[in-house]
Amino acid sequence: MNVLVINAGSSSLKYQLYNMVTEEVLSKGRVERIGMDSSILTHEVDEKPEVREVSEILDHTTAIRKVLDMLTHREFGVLRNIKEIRAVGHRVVHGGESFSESVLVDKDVKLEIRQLFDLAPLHNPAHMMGIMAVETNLPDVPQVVVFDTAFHQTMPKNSYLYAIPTVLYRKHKIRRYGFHGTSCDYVSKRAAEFLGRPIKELNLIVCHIGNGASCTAVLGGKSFDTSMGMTPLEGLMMGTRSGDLDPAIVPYTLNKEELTLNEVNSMLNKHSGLLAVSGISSDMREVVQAMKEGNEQAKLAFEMYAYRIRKYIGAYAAAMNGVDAVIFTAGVGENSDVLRQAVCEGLTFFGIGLDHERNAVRSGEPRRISTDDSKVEVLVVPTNEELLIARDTYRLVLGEGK
Ligand SMILES: Nc1ncnc2c1ncn2[C@@H]1O[C@H](COP(=O)(O)OP(=O)(O)O)[C@@H](O)[C@H]1O
Ligand SMILES: CC(=O)OP(=O)(O)O
Ligand SMILES: [Mg+2]
Repeated sequence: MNVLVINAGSSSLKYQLYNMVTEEVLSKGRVERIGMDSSILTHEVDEKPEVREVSEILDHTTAIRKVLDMLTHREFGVLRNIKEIRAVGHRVVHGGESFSESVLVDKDVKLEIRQLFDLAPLHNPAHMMGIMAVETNLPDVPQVVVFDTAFHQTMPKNSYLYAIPTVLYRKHKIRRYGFHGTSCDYVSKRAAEFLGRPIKELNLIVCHIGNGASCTAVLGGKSFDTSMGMTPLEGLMMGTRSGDLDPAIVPYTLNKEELTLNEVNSMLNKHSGLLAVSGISSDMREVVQAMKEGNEQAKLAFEMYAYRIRKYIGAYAAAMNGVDAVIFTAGVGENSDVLRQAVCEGLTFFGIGLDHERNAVRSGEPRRISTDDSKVEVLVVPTNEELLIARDTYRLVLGEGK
């Protein structure tokens, strides 16, 4: 039983094909620059050289078809027939208040996702294109959607409401939703396994630090508070997103710079964060490199980025009245020892002790990076959103699996 997992972005589409009996990844890859000239398809099969194909891929339907062609390719493929794909699971960023768990796609579900386009304009329309493209190419295959927001539906009201007139919540559902929930769910459970303790007893803080970045307080396995808000813009400083700011900056900038609302929105989502402060890149690797070469702006960007993570860890430790483990995950969290060190250095008053040798180890496995006598465990737990999506898809389609 094979499950195809799709994470569709506006101009990209990532995929992983799972054998759900063994939970083995048979193949994975991505299509980039959809709708632009020279789109790139990168396809990987274990222990074989990566395949890179440049062609014109104008839309998501074509992208999915190319992926299916590649998966059944005589030389590079892993399937004899497309019929060997029994189900498709999609990552969907925004599920609003309608979805607190994964669901099979039907007419109503699609309508609901469409109604949330406004709340995740960068993500949800792209996911819908992915769903429609699968429908076109694999019309008889059941599809499941797994929402970033679902895990956070357990947050209490005092975490998710904004202090604005409640009519706005009633009329327009303006509230904190939170994102990266699938990742938080996965790494929290992995962390509990690693620590050999029941998740119900643990207060965890998950720092999902990737392109988008968020901190989540996980109390007894459930989301208690999270830094991203109604949209994935709030909270931590990110690659290109500002994170928290005084909302008064929006009308003020609008006036002073004679910008339109759309331009300010685009500035905060696409031209802020690490990119804006460093003036170099949204990629942490390049910012760290420049900092090491003595670039002052890169150093400032790095320090701001780490400082804000530290502030959220402090806030969530207080929110939960204590913390057992701080967990780093996603692209930056898993790979950047200097960032983890910068975050943890200022948390010694908590009784956090970072073991520098452990912190420097690179590995794809969950690991402890705190000292043996640290009062709070600090862990690196590689995330695997795709595996959770594959498992939910398998469970919903066949009523089996974990
Ligand atoms: N060795 C590394 N050091 C620092 N940052 C890294 C390293 N490897 C990857 N990253 C960062 O991880 C980010 C991507 O994270 P990822 O979780 O894959 O994001 P997304 O899923 O949102 O695309 C990149 O922007 C890059 O800055
Ligand atoms: C919700 C979100 O920010 O997702 P990503 O990190 O994939 O951009
Ligand atoms: Mg991600």
